[in-house]
Amino acid sequence: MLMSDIIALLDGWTVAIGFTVLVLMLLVQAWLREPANLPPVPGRPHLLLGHLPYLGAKRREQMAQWRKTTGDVFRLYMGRKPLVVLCGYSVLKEALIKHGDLFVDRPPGGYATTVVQDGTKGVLGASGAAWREQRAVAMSILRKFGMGKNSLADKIQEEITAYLDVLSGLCGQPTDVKRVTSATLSNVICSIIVGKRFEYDDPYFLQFMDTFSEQVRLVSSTSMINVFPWLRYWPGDMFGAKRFIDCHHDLDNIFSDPFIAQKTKEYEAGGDALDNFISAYVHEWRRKEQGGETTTMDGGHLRRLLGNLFIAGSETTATTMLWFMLYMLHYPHIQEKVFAELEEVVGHNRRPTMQDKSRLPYLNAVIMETQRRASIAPFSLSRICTADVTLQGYLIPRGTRVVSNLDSVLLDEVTWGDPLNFRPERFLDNHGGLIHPDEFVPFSMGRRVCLGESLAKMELFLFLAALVQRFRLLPSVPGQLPPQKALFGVTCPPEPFTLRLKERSDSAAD
Ligand code: HEM
Repeated sequence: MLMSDIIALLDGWTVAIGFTVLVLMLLVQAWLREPANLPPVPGRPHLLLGHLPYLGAKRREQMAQWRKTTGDVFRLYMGRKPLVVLCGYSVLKEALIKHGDLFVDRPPGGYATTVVQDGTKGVLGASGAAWREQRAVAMSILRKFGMGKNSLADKIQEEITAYLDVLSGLCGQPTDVKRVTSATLSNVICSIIVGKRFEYDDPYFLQFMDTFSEQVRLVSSTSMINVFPWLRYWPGDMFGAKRFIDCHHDLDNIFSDPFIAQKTKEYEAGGDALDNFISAYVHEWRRKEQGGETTTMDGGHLRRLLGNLFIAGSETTATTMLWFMLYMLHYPHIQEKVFAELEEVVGHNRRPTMQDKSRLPYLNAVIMETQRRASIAPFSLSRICTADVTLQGYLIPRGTRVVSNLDSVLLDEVTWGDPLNFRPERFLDNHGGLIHPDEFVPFSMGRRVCLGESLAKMELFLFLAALVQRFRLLPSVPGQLPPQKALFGVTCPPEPFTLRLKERSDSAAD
């Protein structure tokens, strides 16, 4: 049958409807068509799951591979949701510094921020004007407490004394020190927030630590719900979504709310020394209110800020310390060189202080190399692009979720030459002086760079100097080294391992 015969069989209405449908289809297709210069998509995304099936245990290696095959800017799909990955120092600098204002907000609607009370308040998950003010207030309080100066260093030293006592009590027996290391770093945050530390065996502190560790663990398992929000209604609690909310409420109920109430009362009664974060925040809030200033400061922001300081400020530093210990087991000659420098500069009759820092370049280089090689926050925290931006010739449309691939900078072959080797000398010049390459970015970059960077650097220096000064770090079984393998989570700690900490003053053979 000829085409003209078929058309002759159709009545006028059928032809008109068919024609309209065709035009509509063409219009929808044109509307859905992507602009030509979007970043390339590596691999073949699954129709429903996108790139998720590729992002299993080896996601860091997979990202490095995609960078090699696709370039420094590429697009992935988490389910059906697009995500742009930025790699390499110059791209990150262009986005986070040159176009810093456009990449400063966090993506809205994440599970952890939407299901809990005041989830988008505080700093970590906040955006816009509220984020700006809360971050400025938090920074100024921490600075007043002496980030980089003595008062905060004194609190850390008090905590180090307790930590070293616990380690000494292990009597050189093989032990996994993860729990006590996390507890000690959480205690530093407690000292900042409420002005006092807790004993490690205090049942209240133990309950707090258990709930907090569980919540940190659940942050990763609930990440699937960010991709498929309907999973939160799945029967049972396969993704830990319900337990996550319970932990969150427990932490507010046992820690944040009672301490906020107590410290506010003490402040209002005029008897508070403003030596803790809560009172300092309330003081600033009242000052702004009484001065008639418009402010976002309120109890909800304060509550979330406390949670943010714990979640961002304890596991990160504890994880870095664990990597340092693991590297010291693997590279005993580096450990002995750190000790020799400490012996020469500090001796063994007093604890290293912040005043010694600039005179211990090798120790500083080893800490930097630990942070670089371990790259504990490989994909940082996501941002959202708030206007159309062109990066490296690619359009990043407004509203796109963006990942800063810090691994791609810290482990870049072009920058470091041998990025997988642990070689602290890369941070020293020919005269043994410390150098600070721009590409050393474990705390991220730009306006949203880690708020606790100075505190973390101080903690790492004081804790690790004291550790090596007092103990020799040895493998549990001589000659058997734990693997240098990372787990994947909010931060990437090493796989659990044990070690022996032998007092250097003990001259008995190892
Ligand atoms: C070795 C230790 C640490 C590392 C490697 C680290 C790393 C990071 C990274 C990569 C970010 C994401 C920045 C971005 O969005 O691009 C961040 C944010 C943040 N960090 Fe840290 N951090 C450490 C310690 C701390 C400490 C001790 C504190 C406590 C005061 C802290 C508080 C924060 C906060 C509140 C944010 C969110 C900042 C914002 O959204 O404006 N961090 N950190």
